[in-house]
Amino acid sequence: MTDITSRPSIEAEKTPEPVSLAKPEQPVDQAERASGPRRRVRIDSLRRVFIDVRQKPTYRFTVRHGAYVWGGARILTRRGWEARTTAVHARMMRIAEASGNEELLRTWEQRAYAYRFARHKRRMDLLQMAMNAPRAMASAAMGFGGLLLMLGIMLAVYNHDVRDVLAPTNAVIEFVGWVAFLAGVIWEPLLYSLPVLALGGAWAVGKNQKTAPTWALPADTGEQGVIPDENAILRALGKLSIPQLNAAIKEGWQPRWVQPTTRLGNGYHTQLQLPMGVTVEMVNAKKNVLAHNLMRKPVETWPTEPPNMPGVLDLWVADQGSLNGPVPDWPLLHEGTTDYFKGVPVAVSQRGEPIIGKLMAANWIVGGIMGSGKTSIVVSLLLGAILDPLVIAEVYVMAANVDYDPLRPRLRNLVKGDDPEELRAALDALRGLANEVTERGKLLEELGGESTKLTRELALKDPRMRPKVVVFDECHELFMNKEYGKEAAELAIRVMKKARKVGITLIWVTVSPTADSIPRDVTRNTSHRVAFAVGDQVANDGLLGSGKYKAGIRATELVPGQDVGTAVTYGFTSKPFEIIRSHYVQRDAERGIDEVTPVVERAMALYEGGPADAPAFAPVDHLADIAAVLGHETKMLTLDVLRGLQDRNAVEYGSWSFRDLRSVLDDAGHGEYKTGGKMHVSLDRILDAIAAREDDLDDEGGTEE
Ligand SMILES: Nc1ncnc2c1ncn2[C@@H]1O[C@H](COP(=O)(O)OP(=O)(O)OP(=O)(O)O)[C@@H](O)[C@H]1O
Repeated sequence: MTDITSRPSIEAEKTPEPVSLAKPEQPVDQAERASGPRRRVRIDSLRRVFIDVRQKPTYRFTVRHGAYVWGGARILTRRGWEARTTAVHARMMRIAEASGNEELLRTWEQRAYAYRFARHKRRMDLLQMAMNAPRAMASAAMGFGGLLLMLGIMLAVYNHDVRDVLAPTNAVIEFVGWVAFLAGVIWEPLLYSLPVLALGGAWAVGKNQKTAPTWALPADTGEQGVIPDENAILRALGKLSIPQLNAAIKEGWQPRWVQPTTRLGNGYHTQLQLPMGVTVEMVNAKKNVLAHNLMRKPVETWPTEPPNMPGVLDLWVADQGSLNGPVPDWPLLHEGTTDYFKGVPVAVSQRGEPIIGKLMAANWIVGGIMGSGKTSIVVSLLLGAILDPLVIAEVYVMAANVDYDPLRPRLRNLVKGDDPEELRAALDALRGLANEVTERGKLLEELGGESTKLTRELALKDPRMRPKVVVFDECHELFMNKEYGKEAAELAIRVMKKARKVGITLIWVTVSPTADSIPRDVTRNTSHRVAFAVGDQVANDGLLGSGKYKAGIRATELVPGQDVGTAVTYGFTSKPFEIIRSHYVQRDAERGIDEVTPVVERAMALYEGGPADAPAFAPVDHLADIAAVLGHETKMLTLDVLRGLQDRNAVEYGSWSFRDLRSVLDDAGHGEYKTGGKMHVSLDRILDAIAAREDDLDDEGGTEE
């Protein structure tokens, strides 16, 4: 058909066609058909030109920098406008109104009112100043002129030359002339460079805020993270595959933003009300997907439910990689002392704020898999504690471990090992503590007056009230021991309940924080809970408290070997949880690094040069003390010996009971010694035991040689 019309045949020319009155259709069709594809071709090629041209570096460079200047100027204008008006207040009020948050709305209304009031006052002050200015300037000029004249007169009198009367005035006029000359020189270049400076400023702001189109931005900005603002959060929530949430979104659910997204530390914080049928727990069950949707690692995404806001999703999203940067040095590494009653620095929060580990009225539990950083944080805590010369520190490690060895000079007790004697020593320590808390409680009543808990003044007043920090590392060994476990658990709970007010801090460290290995009541009564990387939900809740895993407070997110020194904690701040990154006081024998020993040396110097009534730091010799109490008495009632010991060294024996004395006597081979049916201590037997011990020591020395 097309051929016939386009190339009319010779016959057709010869035989005229019958004339038709109908509208010829064919050419119109053809035109339409021809224009369709052609237009499409034109749009395609146009689009291609646009897309292709974007690939050209010069074009992208020009657009990028142009957009920086334009965007920067826009931002600066907006900032200027917002700074001088109530635009921000109005915007925040609109957000608060849209989200139905009346409290926030009222707050912003009040702020807007206060702002307007202050602005009005400022303007009125300015107006007043402008009105008063001529008079003030005139009187200032007159005063200044008079002063110059007076100076001139004094000069003239002094120099006996009347021409000096005007000398100061002339000098000032000359100075003003110079200033005017300088201003004249500078003014012109300044005037010309002003637009360039303004453009540069706008460009810098635009570049900082990345105001260029995405395709024009340099490919390697490393800026792959999204800001988890309201839109991003909604998008991320919508892709969690939670049917109830999806249904709500489909029905047009608009969340109530309890707290719009704001910058908080190294991350962003948002709170929103979830729709009906969707719990925070359900969101938490999909935490990994949520983290992925927000382009974060699970450990950087923290959806929780605030304790007093049921149904509200509190979302804190850390900046990408904010867990990877180095932690600053321990603040007390090179200098400084501490106060037990104020706490010591142990870590920084994920937001970069310092975390102070409380010691007074606090008990700690520290757990995590092997090599996650448990001992290191406890060592920092202990180092901090001993930088207070008042503190008595003891460590019981129920494993072969050299981590605490450098602290030995300043520790009153360092027991290491998991043999029955070491476990017994730890149990004895708990028994001693159980008596000590009672004794201290009584003393507090006597000495404390109004004070319901130990204070520094009281601790200074009475050596029996010195604050004490006791570490039980690998404590599951003790609690799981068939012979001692039950008693240890009972004692631990008893001590912890009373220790708060009397200045005793217990620190439990374990690799296995389960209900079998740590009694529930020990965890329950612990104020500071530190969970480094743990293997599962049981260990997580064993450390942080039951239900924490479901609530999204999970140390299981920490990657072993990668997040060493990072822990999820409870009790450090008023927040439901806190991620901390502990300071690390390094000690690595292989690499010849030892930062611990110098701190211990400082602590020793402090301790020895400390208050006059500080107990002398020497290992206590129980037998020698008993002998000293007996003096020249050949025998003495055990009860009197105990009292004598307590008078002699209150710190050491203040908490001793009859059982402790009995155990020392048994170990020394003193045996039962009764007169008149009452238990006595015999001087001869004690002296024999001391002599035998010294013989043993001599023998040991001989063998070594
Ligand atoms: N805060 C930290 N920063 C950097 N590295 C750390 C930190 N804490 C610990 N480490 C590294 O991890 C190693 C193991 O730490 P640590 O001994 O404290 O772990 P742990 O949990 O007590 O292990 P284990 O249960 O085996 O005793 C340390 O030797 C150190 O190299």
